[in-house]
Amino acid sequence: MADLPGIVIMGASGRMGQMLAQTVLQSDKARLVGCVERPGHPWIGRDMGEAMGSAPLGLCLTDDAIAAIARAQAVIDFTTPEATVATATLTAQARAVHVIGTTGFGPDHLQRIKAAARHAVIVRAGNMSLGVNLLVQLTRKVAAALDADFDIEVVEAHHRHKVDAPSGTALMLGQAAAEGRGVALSEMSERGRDGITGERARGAIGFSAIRGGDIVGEHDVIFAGMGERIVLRHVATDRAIFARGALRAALWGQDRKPGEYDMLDVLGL
Ligand SMILES: NC(=O)C1=CN([C@@H]2O[C@H](COP(=O)(O)OP(=O)(O)OC[C@H]3O[C@@H](n4cnc5c(N)ncnc54)[C@H](O)[C@@H]3O)[C@@H](O)[C@H]2O)C=CC1
Ligand SMILES: O=C(O)C1=N[C@H](C(=O)O)C[C@H](O)C1
Repeated sequence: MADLPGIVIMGASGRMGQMLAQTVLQSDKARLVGCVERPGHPWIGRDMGEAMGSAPLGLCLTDDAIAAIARAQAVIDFTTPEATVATATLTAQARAVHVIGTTGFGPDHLQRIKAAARHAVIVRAGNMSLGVNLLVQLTRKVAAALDADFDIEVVEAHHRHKVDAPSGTALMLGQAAAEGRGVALSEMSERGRDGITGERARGAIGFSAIRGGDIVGEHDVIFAGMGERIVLRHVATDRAIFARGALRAALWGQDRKPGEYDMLDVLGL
């Protein structure tokens, strides 16, 4: 048991944090060695099991990320961009695998993650599920087969608490579409239409976001042509799919060379 990779969860009280804790606890391939929350969080000092409403685990939530990460072979991090970038420095120092599920990064955050990946294994993906990563590959393939007579639109829907848009998944899908078409997403992306927008630009890749209720995560990639339309769709109904993917990435990352990887690497897609 003590030989199994030790996992620390950042943002342990969150929607994903709790799902991750349960997934690691149920696994016979890893052990939960730390649960970290932000300073001032009301769960700090409480037993993680009790805080989640179940039996005590003998593991208390802490805000001491450095001490927790020192015990870890892998850190699974679904938090915020600022928290994740700070954690990347710590995981690089500790040489622990850093699995990043957080979304909403800006260019500066991404640069800092890239720098940390010179010293540590980082697996980062806006979506850790098998289904979405398959959808990424399908999107790339369909986009490569069609020309700009087919308008590409990425539509995503999430719960009311989500703070970033477009979702990380939508951006992965848009990036795959752009790659399939051989264009730069930064030059073709069209977001936030409102008012008299003018006609759609030929070749644009459009994004729109729906927010409401408890929607776990839904993504459509629409290829709309004249007289026909292809729709590639993924619907997540359970956050366990993301947690399973993240744990798989943490195990896959053990003994890899430092670098920044994604779920396509982990899944061999
Ligand atoms: N890549 C994927 O497959 C998925 C990614 N996500 C992303 O994961 C992130 C988190 O999502 P949720 O769990 O729904 O959010 P959430 O808000 O429920 O959880 C985030 C947690 O991080 C904690 N946190 C913030 N700063 C921290 C710090 N400095 N140290 C430790 N903990 C800190 C917060 O207190 C909170 O408990 C979002 O960016 C979301 O888009 C969510 C689901 C799947
Ligand atoms: O915030 C969420 O909930 C999710 N975020 C990820 C994203 O931004 O795509 C993945 C999933 O869709 C759920």
